[in-house]
Amino acid sequence: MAANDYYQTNAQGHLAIGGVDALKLAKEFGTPLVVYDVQKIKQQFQAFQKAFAEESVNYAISYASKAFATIAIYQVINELGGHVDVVSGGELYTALKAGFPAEKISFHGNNKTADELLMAVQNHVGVIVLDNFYEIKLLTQILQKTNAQVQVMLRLTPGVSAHTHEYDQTGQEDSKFGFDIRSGQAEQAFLEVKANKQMDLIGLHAHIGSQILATAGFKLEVEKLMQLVNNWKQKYDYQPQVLNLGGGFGIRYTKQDKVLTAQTFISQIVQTVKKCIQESHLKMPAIWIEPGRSIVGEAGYSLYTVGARKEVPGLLPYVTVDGGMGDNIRPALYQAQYEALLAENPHAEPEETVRLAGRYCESGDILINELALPQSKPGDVIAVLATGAYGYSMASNYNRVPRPAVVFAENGQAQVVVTRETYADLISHDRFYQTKG
Ligand SMILES: Cc1ncc(COP(=O)(O)O)c(C=O)c1O
Ligand SMILES: N[C@@H](CCCC[NH3+])C(=O)O
Repeated sequence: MAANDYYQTNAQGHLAIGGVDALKLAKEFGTPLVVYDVQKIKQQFQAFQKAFAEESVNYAISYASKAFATIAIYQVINELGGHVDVVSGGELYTALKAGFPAEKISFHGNNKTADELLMAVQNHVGVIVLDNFYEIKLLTQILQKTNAQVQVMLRLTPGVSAHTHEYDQTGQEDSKFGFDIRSGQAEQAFLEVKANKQMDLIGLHAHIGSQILATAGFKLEVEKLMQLVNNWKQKYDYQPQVLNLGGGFGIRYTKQDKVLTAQTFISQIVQTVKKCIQESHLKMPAIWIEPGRSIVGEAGYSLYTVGARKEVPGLLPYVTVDGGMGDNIRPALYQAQYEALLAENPHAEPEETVRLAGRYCESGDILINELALPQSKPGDVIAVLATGAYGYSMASNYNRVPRPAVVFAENGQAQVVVTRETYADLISHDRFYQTKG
């Protein structure tokens, strides 16, 4: 099997995913199809585990399941010994149905409902990450009614935000998430929670952004949080058992993305914590992270079949596939860039530049604006690479197009982990209208 870092080909020269021929996958399961190379998911997760082990610290890797939340992925993360974070009753329900241990689940969200909080308490989730004062009030009422005890963290906005290659020190304060440190909200929340006997404040949390390709923002985040910890130690004799630094580790979508290894991120983070600990004579907390994209992103492939082609003299031709913004909203929503190739011959020399267009009724439904491809024809299978994070999880039924199936490929074998939606599924919640009066 020939390989480069980003995809593999088999003896026929076809794209292979998890050792399975992509053309065979497309034929057997239909397109559009989302395929995960399970080995790649495991390797990514284990790279973080190894990086932490090298630093000899207590740690947890909590997969941010919003990136891709299905029963199968919760099973894989559980097998790997990970934690997960969920941000809704739906993700929590899926994780619990997958048999994920409740005590390793953290519940996030900036507007958790009373029902969701009750569900979390009744199912004994490991940590509820408190996001705002209203939520503290809601949770207080629920704990009184249920006479329960729960571990919590405070989500803080440290005044650091990271935007892909850069970070700034004020942006994050204007955020809908978390308690702001500078204005004193964080301290007020801390005092409220500490006064509540049914809440056990095990740690502090912050998350500075997503698709981050540098370590500077994380270092600054750690310094800000440790400053606060030092302050609370002096004032209140409090030190967190856990410092949860969120996710955001960037991946390679195209060759423009210069990615850092898990080892680089983790060693920089842990070294910065250790430095702050020594300077202020603090206790070393356990370090938790919440990677989403970096666990599943590069492991995912979207397979499409080529259909219509439109030529306009003087402009790039449109090559249209049978999916698009319904299964991957990221190009339309964030101008996200991807690479794609012909599954039959990924190494073939490009012969033209095309627009890879989706099938949805929106001019903005263009998956790739300028894609260098060999000549393609209707029926060819095109694979878009690195679609594993926030692709299927953000999929919709726009235009009443059923959502694709999801397949896990591993050691030369493929299994469906989410079946393709049917037309019957699409109308299963519709009810016939009856004239009234
Ligand atoms: C609190 C929190 N943790 C983790 C993540 C996961 O981020 P990513 O998928 O970029 O690793 C997010 C999303 O940005 C988040 O809001
Ligand atoms: N959905 C976003 C990332 C969201 C991060 C969640 N806090 C993306 O696809 O890039």
